Amino acid sequence: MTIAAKLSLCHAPVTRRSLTPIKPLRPSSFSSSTLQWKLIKPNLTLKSHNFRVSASSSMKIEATESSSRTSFLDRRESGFLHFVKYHGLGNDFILVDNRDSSEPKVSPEHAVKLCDRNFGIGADGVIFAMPGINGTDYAMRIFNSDGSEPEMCGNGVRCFARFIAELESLHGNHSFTIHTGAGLIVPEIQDDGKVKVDMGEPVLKASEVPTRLPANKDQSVVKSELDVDGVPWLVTCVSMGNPHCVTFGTKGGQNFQVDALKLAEIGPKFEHHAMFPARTNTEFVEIISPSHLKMRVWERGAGATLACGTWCLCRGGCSSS
Ligand SMILES: N[C@@H](CCC[C@H](N)C(=O)O)C(=O)O
Repeated sequence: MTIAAKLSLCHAPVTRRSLTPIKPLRPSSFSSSTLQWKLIKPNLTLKSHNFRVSASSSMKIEATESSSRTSFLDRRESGFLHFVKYHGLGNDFILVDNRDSSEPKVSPEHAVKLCDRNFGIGADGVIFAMPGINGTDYAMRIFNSDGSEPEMCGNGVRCFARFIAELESLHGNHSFTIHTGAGLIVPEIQDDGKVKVDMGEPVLKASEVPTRLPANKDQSVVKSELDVDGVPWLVTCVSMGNPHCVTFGTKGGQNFQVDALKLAEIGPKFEHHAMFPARTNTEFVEIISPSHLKMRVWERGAGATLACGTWCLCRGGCSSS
């Protein structure tokens, strides 16, 4: 789903972090579709210390026709930063057209405020479509809702690809190159509008995830014990450019049910565990059947979210190990 609106804010200088060199990635993919919506008649202004959000007080929302989708993005009132809201499976993002600058138009501190679900727009993160680096067509940067900057975001990159198609009026099958903190990503927009992304192979080497848990299989951490408040969880550590800790439950535990989990309590204990020097995303997984898993995620820097794209690839890493 896409919601378009506008906001004005004082542009604070943002310190750019250097991105890692582009690494070629090998193929693996996932895809999904998005719906298009447009927020109309902005007439409510929320003021805070240093930014302002305009939105519709009546929240009249109408579906846009694919033929007239560019109208909102064409309106460029000065002093306002335009954004569009997209989601991938409920993992939602504020997308900002940053193609004219290599500095994000929103600082990490502002991103925190914009992502606030009560006092801001509400999102899991803010994504910037930026000029390409090292010969790529575009660069993607993202701030989590806590203002931290992840290397990569699977659902985010799919939203990014649809956003670029919207901005550049691309129709039909298209592919382009995106520089991310996790290397080169090449999404393919298919004829039906779905986005297919080559996200590379999961990395299991402990030092590269990174995790301080001792490797127990081919330099990897596979079904190892992680002590969380005295409870031994069995975890497998994987990187998809960003760190993930996947668990199917505790040692000796039976019938792990993710719905019974107090996610907001246990999630931060994994995220900030001393064994994860770069913090971690954690996926709690219940096996429903050999072909059906149920997963709840606690994302680094964003907390409980409805979905996680990079996890989909971790799943492959965990099952193959
Ligand atoms: N939701 C994402 C992951 C976003 C980044 C994550 N919060 C992190 O800090 O690594 C996805 O779809 O992959």
